[in-house]
Amino acid sequence: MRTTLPEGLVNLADHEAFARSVLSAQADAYFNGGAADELTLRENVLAWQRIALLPRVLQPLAGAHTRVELLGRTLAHPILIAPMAYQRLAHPHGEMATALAAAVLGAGLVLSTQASTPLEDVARLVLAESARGPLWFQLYLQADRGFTRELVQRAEAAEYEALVLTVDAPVNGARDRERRAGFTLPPGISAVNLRGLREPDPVVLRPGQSALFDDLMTHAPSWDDVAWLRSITRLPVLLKGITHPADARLAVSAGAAGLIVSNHGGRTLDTVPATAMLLPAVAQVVGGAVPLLVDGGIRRGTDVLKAIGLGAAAVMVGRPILHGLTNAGAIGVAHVLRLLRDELELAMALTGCSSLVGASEALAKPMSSP
Ligand SMILES: Cc1cc2nc3c(=O)[nH]c(=O)nc-3n(C[C@H](O)[C@H](O)[C@H](O)COP(=O)(O)O)c2cc1C
Ligand SMILES: CC(C)CC(=O)C(=O)O
Repeated sequence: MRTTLPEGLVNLADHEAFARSVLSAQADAYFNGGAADELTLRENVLAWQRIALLPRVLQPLAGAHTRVELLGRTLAHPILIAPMAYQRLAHPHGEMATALAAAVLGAGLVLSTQASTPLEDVARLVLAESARGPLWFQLYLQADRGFTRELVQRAEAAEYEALVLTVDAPVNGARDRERRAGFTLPPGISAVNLRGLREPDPVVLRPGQSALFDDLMTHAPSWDDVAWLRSITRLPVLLKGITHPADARLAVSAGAAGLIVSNHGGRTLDTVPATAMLLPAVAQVVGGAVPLLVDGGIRRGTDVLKAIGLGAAAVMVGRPILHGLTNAGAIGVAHVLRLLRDELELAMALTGCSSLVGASEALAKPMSSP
């Protein structure tokens, strides 16, 4: 079990390379793979890289800070950990190590419905840390809505502060890399918070019927379920997986407390544009009515600055957290978070940004001649 930081890791790409050299082929395929030809997976990273920054010099920067406001709280910085299933595949301490690092570093934590650790254990650990960021629970609506309601009640009782309803994955994408590697969960790792869930009996299909459309999709979440979810919980409900501006508008009308612009890290539908490309149009239609978050391909502090500049209130980071976790448990996750925050501060200092409110000023815009 790795608990000390390997030498020589100075950025998130180093963490990724090290993690991929030690992960089993199956876990590597699950964590690092995407859907189909993985175009969206790659574009997510490249699109942030292609956005240029244009510095202002000689700005007053003493006392500058990375603080942001999110759902009525002031956060030390705008970095949250995206919900990711089965973290005990990366490290025996799994979600507990991720949660500890997040809490100590003031990063928000979104726990997956498919976590491999009881949601109550994670909450207890996070809530004990005074410097912690927000603690949210990601919800996959289950076919059994009664079970889903009980899961929501457990999250409320454990003092999660918001629900993040994932809306972009009514079914898994074409995970070619996973299937090639023959990915299955090893014994001892499971979605422990779904224990006791009874899957619906499969429909007996007539010839010509589709297992997807005539069975699985009959339980898929809909806009009515968003209203239902809001009616059974006192927690704010954010929607994760919004990419189309028209859906962003619907989500605001449906009472979403926030939106997460996400293509699921390129793991669901391939060839969806990178989130860096989608964010501006969503920000335009939402017009500040609710906070926007964005995830997908964020690997540098400069990416965080660009995301805020394009209209996000905060960002979520996925795979790099799993890399840190693989490499050194809680210490590795803390290192990834610290690197990202340090890089963000550096990017702000070098673009002349004293607070993230002014992040859009750091983006290079087409220049007209004087
Ligand atoms: C291994 C893995 C498991 C994931 N599990 C979930 C999940 O349970 N629920 C969810 O909403 N998103 C899940 N996601 C998607 C992430 O929340 C996030 O949208 C994505 O990873 C962001 O992209 P990035 O990895 O490039 O940072 C998962 C992603 C990965 C890599
Ligand atoms: C268990 C999976 C549905 C979790 C997930 O969202 C993912 O692997 O991308």
